[in-house]
Amino acid sequence: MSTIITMNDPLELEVKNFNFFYAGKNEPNLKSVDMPIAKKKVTALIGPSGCGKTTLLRSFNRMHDLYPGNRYEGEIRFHNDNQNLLDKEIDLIALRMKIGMIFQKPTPFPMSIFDNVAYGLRLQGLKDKKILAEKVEKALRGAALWDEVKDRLKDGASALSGGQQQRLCIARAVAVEPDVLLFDEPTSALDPISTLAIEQLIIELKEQLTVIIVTHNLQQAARLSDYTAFMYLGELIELGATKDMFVNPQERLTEEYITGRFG
Ligand SMILES: Nc1ncnc2c1ncn2[C@@H]1O[C@H](COP(=O)(O)OP(=O)(O)OP(=O)(O)O)[C@@H](O)[C@H]1O
Repeated sequence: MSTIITMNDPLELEVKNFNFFYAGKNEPNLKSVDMPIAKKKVTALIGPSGCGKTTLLRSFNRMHDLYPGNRYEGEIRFHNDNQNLLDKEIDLIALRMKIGMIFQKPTPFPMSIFDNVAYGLRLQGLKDKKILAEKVEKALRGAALWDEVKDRLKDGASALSGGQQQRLCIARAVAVEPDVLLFDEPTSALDPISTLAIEQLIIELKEQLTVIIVTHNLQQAARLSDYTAFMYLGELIELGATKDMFVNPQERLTEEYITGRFG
């Protein structure tokens, strides 16, 4: 049994009766997950290590397809075009541009700052140099990095600090104007100042897109998110408005987790 809030917000995504099996497993790693994701809001996924947060996050842009034998059951409705994004026919490259991902450790490509951000735009077929430069600038501004890099766009991305590299990865994802960004513990490798910069950025990003974030840091979930989903042993236990859930959780397991009785 799980407790799921009835949402008044329009939905971006809707997970329905979803199971996920890693290759070779007969038992699902995610079990009967039903989960609405509100549009242009931040949803945090929390829960103890191994409960399936990253597995769920990676289902939204079909990252599991990179490894043979992984299997999905059920539906994930993408309301933007009302498709089940688990359909076999889905174009995965196009999907990953609409639903981008930021990893725990920054993953800049071994190329210049400019080329990192231009990468997806070029993949989309954009050739006009002027428009490309404008879009790269807009994305770098959107990721609060422009002022720091505008005089060295041709330098290699690896020369940036960890926090700057993470913002570069956000700029790269934002450049192709996604509907959703998935963040997998995006600040766990960063110092407190870089962490604050990324958190501020996530709050600004929800003006234009939907964010789903996995975090171990409950204060971060409370600071950033509109909705919080608590998972345990591959199941969604509770999904509620963050401000209510941290004060008044409905499920005993949620309460035990957020009060630190297990973790
Ligand atoms: N590639 C894989 N193959 C098989 N099982 C996996 C694989 N990756 C994860 N698992 C299993 O799936 C379950 C969920 O793992 P997942 O990484 O999604 O949890 P998590 O909540 O993100 O954990 P953490 O907070 O430690 O990152 C765990 O039991 C894990 O052992």
